[in-house]
Amino acid sequence: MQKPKTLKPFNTSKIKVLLLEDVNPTAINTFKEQGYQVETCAKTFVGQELIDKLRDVHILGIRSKTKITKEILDEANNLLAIGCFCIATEQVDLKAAGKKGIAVYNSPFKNSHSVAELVIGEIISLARQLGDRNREMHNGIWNKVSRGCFEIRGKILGIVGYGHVGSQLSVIAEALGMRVYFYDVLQLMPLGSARQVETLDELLAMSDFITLHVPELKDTRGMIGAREISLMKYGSFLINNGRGSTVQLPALVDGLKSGHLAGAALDVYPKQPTSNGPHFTDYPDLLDCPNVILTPHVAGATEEAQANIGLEVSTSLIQFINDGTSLGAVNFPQVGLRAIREDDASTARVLHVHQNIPGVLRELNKIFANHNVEKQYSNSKDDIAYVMIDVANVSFTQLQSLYDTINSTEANIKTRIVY
Ligand SMILES: NC(=O)C1=CN([C@@H]2O[C@H](COP(=O)(O)OP(=O)(O)OC[C@H]3O[C@@H](n4cnc5c(N)ncnc54)[C@H](O)[C@@H]3O)[C@@H](O)[C@H]2O)C=CC1
Ligand SMILES: O=C(O)C(=O)COP(=O)(O)O
Repeated sequence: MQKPKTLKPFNTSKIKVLLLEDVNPTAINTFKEQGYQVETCAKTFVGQELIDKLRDVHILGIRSKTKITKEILDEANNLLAIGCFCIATEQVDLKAAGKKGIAVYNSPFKNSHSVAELVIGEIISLARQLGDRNREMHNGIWNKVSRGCFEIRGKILGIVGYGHVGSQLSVIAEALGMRVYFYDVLQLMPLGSARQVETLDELLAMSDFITLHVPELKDTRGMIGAREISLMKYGSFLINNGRGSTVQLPALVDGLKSGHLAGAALDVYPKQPTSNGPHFTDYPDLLDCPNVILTPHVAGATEEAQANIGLEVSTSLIQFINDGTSLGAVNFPQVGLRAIREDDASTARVLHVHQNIPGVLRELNKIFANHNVEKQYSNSKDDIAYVMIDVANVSFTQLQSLYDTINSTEANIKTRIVY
């Protein structure tokens, strides 16, 4: 069988990768194996510092903290692709990236199990007041109590958002003897004996534990406030490992201090520090609430999850850079062509992102009229379209002319050639 040809970029120098937020070494190694130049940094950057860092970068890797706005993208003229080495992509202006021909990738579920396991740990810890007992012991206080401490067996777990994390959690919680109910805007198949309820209010009123697994959206911002907390059962618990904006923290503090809620576990906050260190200072009111477990956005932070995410996202990015394949990109028309074979030595692949307006393919076909187009695939998404064209028996000089002509078309956003 013919092997696929290893393609090299025609008009791009050595690919430069910048990985922020401690992206896993699996990604670093995968990029280095391709000969890419990799720079890494454990923290994130904002504003001008980020713009300066991105000047000659082709691939940017981030996690959930780095905000990529239109203003940042407008300055990042060499950027070809962004990898979110996490589930979330709301930290990136996806539309603005698409309009600049920058493909954005993520890892939709490689950390879901880690989050679900942490929630189980939190449910048991809250039910047994482990956070408080642990803190007391560290302060030399022996406080053996059973009042207000419970088994989780037979208790009701209410899951808000039954996606990858919520559904995984559902299965593990049932295995521990919990009764699982969930609320989701979509009608979804309940796993095991779980049941879907019609409204959030219904779920809040019936559950011993409420756990939030919804993304950051207009509808989920501030979703849990004073009204919702008052609907929760007296003595119940709230857990949030989704996004910090979902819970109105002053209302939560009131609920905890009044004793209406018996405890809470939070992994995410409306404002989060951009690097490790003594920076968690925005929420002093939370610190003296009883039975509250606070963690620094680590629900998906396990060796397993990070290694798998590192491999998955770097592989998608490499496919996009080397072959042009955009399958799996969250903001881009999905395009993939079968590989150019090793014996097609003089075949090149033109990768053209353009505005989604009438007449572009007609113009392209004119440009390619005297060439042997082997295969071609075009797709569009909202304002942008992406076409991949394999052209046979093409010389280096002809490639230069094709590149210049396509680049000067009116609808051109970004054109690359690999050969
Ligand atoms: N703390 C951490 O380290 C981590 C946090 N996350 C967060 O958890 C969120 C959930 O992750 P996944 O389960 O993978 O997402 P997902 O997209 O698979 O599931 C989200 C579910 O929420 C539902 N939903 C959306 N809006 C809703 C609303 N207003 N009310 C009820 N349900 C609604 C959706 O229909 C979907 O079923 C992510 O978006 C991310 O923000 C994810 C991984 C790690
Ligand atoms: O995957 C997600 O959406 C998360 O929230 C995890 O983000 P992180 O990679 O820990 O910055």
